[in-house]
Amino acid sequence: MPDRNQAALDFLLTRRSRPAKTLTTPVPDRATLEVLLTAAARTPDHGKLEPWRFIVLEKQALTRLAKMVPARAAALDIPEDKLIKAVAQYRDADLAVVVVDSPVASEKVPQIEQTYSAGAVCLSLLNAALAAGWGANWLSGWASHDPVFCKDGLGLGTHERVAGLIHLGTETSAPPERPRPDLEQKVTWVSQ
Ligand SMILES: Cc1cc2nc3c(=O)[nH]c(=O)nc-3n(C[C@H](O)[C@H](O)[C@H](O)COP(=O)(O)O)c2cc1C
Repeated sequence: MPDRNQAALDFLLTRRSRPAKTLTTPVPDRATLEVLLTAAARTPDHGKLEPWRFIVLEKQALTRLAKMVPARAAALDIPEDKLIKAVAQYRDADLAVVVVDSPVASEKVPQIEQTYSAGAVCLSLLNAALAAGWGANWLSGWASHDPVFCKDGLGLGTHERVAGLIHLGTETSAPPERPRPDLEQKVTWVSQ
């Protein structure tokens, strides 16, 4: 049995995202971020297909993407409030990592399992950042699901999708705890 790691367990029992809009500079530098990405890439992956990849969005790239949002909102008939929110998500961010769900042809591993692995990478990156003392938040938003935005803005292939944008930075305030699931509603114990 592995040794008990009480600090890790305490972290997992208390971890809490920091809303992206409350994050500021400084952000992790490349060497610091590489440690977090290394932790994130250490994720269960059936068949060792590595069916995901990272795109690191630095400030200028985020500004460029913010400028792309209004035209896509117009093309998709996105309501004004959602347009404003999406522009702000990119314009006000200093660093974000796109985790790309990038499935690999496999006779053995169903695509859904590869997508689950990409989701697990998102949580691992989020948790690594929080554990390292950074503020971090897993976001999506309508633009991240728009194939045109993904292709023209992020360079995704037609078979790829955004699993999540992990926003990273320095927290300005810690959010209050949010209600957590009632385990009695979520767990079925099967004894025989
Ligand atoms: C796939 C995915 C996409 C999400 N997208 C958004 C989003 O676009 N906007 C938002 O406010 N929260 C979004 N969330 C929720 C937050 O990341 C997070 O669940 C919430 O802030 C509480 O996180 P915590 O349990 O780490 O404290 C998303 C969560 C997931 C798993």
